[in-house]
Order: sequence, then C-alpha cells, then structure tokens
Amino acid sequence: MTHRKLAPGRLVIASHNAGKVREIRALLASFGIDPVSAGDLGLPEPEETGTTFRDNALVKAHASTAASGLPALADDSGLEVAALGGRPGVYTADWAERQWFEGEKGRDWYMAMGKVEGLLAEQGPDVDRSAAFVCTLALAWPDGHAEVFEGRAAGSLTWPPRGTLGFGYDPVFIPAGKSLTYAEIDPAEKHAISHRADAFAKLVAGVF
Ligand SMILES: O=P(O)(O)OP(=O)(O)OP(=O)(O)OC[C@H]1O[C@@H](n2cnc3c(O)ncnc32)[C@H](O)[C@@H]1O
Ligand SMILES: [Mg+2]
Repeated sequence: MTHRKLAPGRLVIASHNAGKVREIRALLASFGIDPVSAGDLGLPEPEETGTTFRDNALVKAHASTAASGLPALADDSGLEVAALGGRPGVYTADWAERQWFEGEKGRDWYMAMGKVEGLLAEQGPDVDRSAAFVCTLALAWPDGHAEVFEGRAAGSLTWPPRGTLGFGYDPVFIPAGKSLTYAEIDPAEKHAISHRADAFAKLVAGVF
C-alpha cells in the first residue's frame, strides 16, 4: 500500500487531551513538523459517534482539518480488558465521568479505574488481569485524504493505582515484561514501548 507523504510544516494535533498532546508533541519532535493543538486553535471537540477507534480517529482528524485548513493528526485510544470482553475499549474516556475540579471540568480517572477494578473483582481473586492499550492515529489532509495507523501495547492491570506521571489509566497499567506502571516510568521510557509509540512508528514509516 502506498501512503501519501506529509510535507514539513504546520500540523494540528486534533486532541483536547493535554496528556496525549504532550506525548504526540514529543513523538513529532524530530520530524520538521510545527505542531499546534486543536485546543490552542480553539477548535471545537467533535462528538465521537463511531463504534471503532478507527472511525473516531477519522471523525476527529477530519473535523480539525476542516476547521483549520491544515493537515490534522488525531489519536483515538483506549484500554481493552480481556476479562471484560475488551471493555471499556472505545468507551474508555466515557467511563470517566466529567466532573468539576478546581473550577475546571475534567474527567475523574480514579473513578474510572475503580469501575474497571470493581468489575474485575466481581469475577473473583483469580481473574485474568491482562489488558492492552490500543492507539489509532488518523492523519487527514484538507482535501479529504486520510491515512490510519494502529498500535497496541500488552500488559496487565494492578490495584491500587501507582505513580503520578502520565495521564488517564496509566497508574493501573503495567506493560508486559515490566514491574512498574506507566505512571511510574520516565515519559521517555513510555514513548519507547507504548501503544502510541507503536502506532507512531507505523505512521513514520508510512508518511514521513
Ligand atoms: O478525544 P481526544 O480529544 O483526543 O481526548 P480523549 O481523552 O477524549 O481521548 P479518547 O477519546 O481517545 O479516549 C481515550 C481514553 O483512553 C485513555 N488513554 C489513552 N491513551 C492512554 C495512555 O497512554 N495512558 C493512559 N490512558 C490512556 C485516556 O483516558 C483517554 O481519555
Ligand atoms: Mg475523546
């Protein structure tokens, strides 16, 4: 399959999640790209109406490129828990209800991690705790062309949450072969092994 190449220049990171934007900026650092986030440009957050990571990544990428006239890179990601039949999956963000924190509306990740843990606990102490993070990147151009790349990282869930680095469900996810959670390891180390890094490597091979 041939991919369209991305010319150096401005690119919108089509995400309103500060943790993701930080990671994508770091991953883009060496490619002659000048990233600006959808939040920086005041672009609206589209409704994620898709039922797959791919569909939602495309919704977000097309929305930002249409609103800005620039190429846009979106990330739709989530946690698939084996014993929960792959849930929360595309609904990972929705499991963290929006609540007010210090005057700002944010998502309650502790509650969401607790919900996953509660469902696992219902299956007893010997429940399979394996899980995978999925990241689907969609890059869209203003003429409507788009490219999609998917990454995965296998691991297992721990409880209680550990670590203060990263974002979202990082404090409960231990990547395969490691003993620390994503929230306990250096961001550079997460970038070497994460689902986002896996998807990004495929994007780099395809469009850079
Ligand atoms: O849609 P945008 O604006 O990009 O931001 P979002 O937070 O709503 O993002 P998603 O719709 O893709 O939801 C995915 C959720 O999965 C979680 N997630 C994805 N990647 C993660 C990572 O590397 N570490 C921890 N949690 C992650 C995180 O909680 C996200 O909110
Ligand atoms: Mg979202």
